[in-house]
Amino acid sequence: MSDSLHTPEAPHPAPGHEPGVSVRHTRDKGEPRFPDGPKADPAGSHFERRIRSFQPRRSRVTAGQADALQRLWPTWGLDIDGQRVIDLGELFGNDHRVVLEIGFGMGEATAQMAAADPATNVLAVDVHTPGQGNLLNLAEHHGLTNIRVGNGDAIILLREMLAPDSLDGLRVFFPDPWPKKRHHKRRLIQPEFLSLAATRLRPGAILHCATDWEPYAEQMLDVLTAHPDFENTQADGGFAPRPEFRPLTRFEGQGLDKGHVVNDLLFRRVQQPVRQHAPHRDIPPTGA
Ligand SMILES: C[S@@+](CC[C@H](N)C(=O)[O-])C[C@H]1O[C@@H](n2cnc3c(N)ncnc32)[C@H](O)[C@@H]1O
Repeated sequence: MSDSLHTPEAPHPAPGHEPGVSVRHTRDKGEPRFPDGPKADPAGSHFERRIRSFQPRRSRVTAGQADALQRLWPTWGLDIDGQRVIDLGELFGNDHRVVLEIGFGMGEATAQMAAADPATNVLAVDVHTPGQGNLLNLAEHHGLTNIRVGNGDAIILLREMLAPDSLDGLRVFFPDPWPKKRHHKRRLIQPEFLSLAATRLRPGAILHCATDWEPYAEQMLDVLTAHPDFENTQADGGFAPRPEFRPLTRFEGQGLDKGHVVNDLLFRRVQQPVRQHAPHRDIPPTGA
């Protein structure tokens, strides 16, 4: 899809919910922020002792985003509660190939890729509430029925809710770089994550990462190259040229403005015929 893919505001905002205005509403204790929308911490993972790749933040939600979260979540949203294995055919209403995107941010690139490839279903996951509302609005406005929006930690989705070999691809575009050394353990692309992701990817599926943080790009290349479940699609064993089908993301644009160099990595899930996986023990709890 072209640059015309922009974020619309809700067509009929509720009274007091003017476009672009942040929602400030006092709630009673225990009252959900969006009664029909995404739940706060759906898996209760707050209580799980594990290092997270994201920083929980309470972000302002515009009126248009709030409207989308309330109206569209029951149809297109998925709370990652870790309680069941999802039937992806049922979730999307067809048996098309499914690609998981972890950390879609505001979702503009997600929507563009979904629009350009309607035969691929995109399960897009993030913890960022405004972004969830934004992507729902984009999906509705552009009639993108091949998108579902996941709310919660992608690790729990992979570990508890996706069946082995159920994904045809995985996209991780501009994951939080966690530049400080003491925070490197929070980076998503680590050997344990790759072992878990590999179990959910069909052999031949592509893991596509991109980052504008060069030390992280080097780390990604090292751990992916060393991992037995993945092989580099690049004959020279290096970074891939940016594929034309990957649109510029919001975070990428900010990096480019600062003069950062962007690297793409395209690795293929290889066949591992003899290995058995223990899905619930792939990522052990670590003292956070
Ligand atoms: C730096 S932003 C990049 C967003 C977008 N891909 C872009 O390029 O503009 C990284 C995003 O990943 C999300 N994220 C990080 N770890 C996650 C996890 N384990 N599960 C779901 N989302 C995660 C963050 O909330 C954040 O929105």
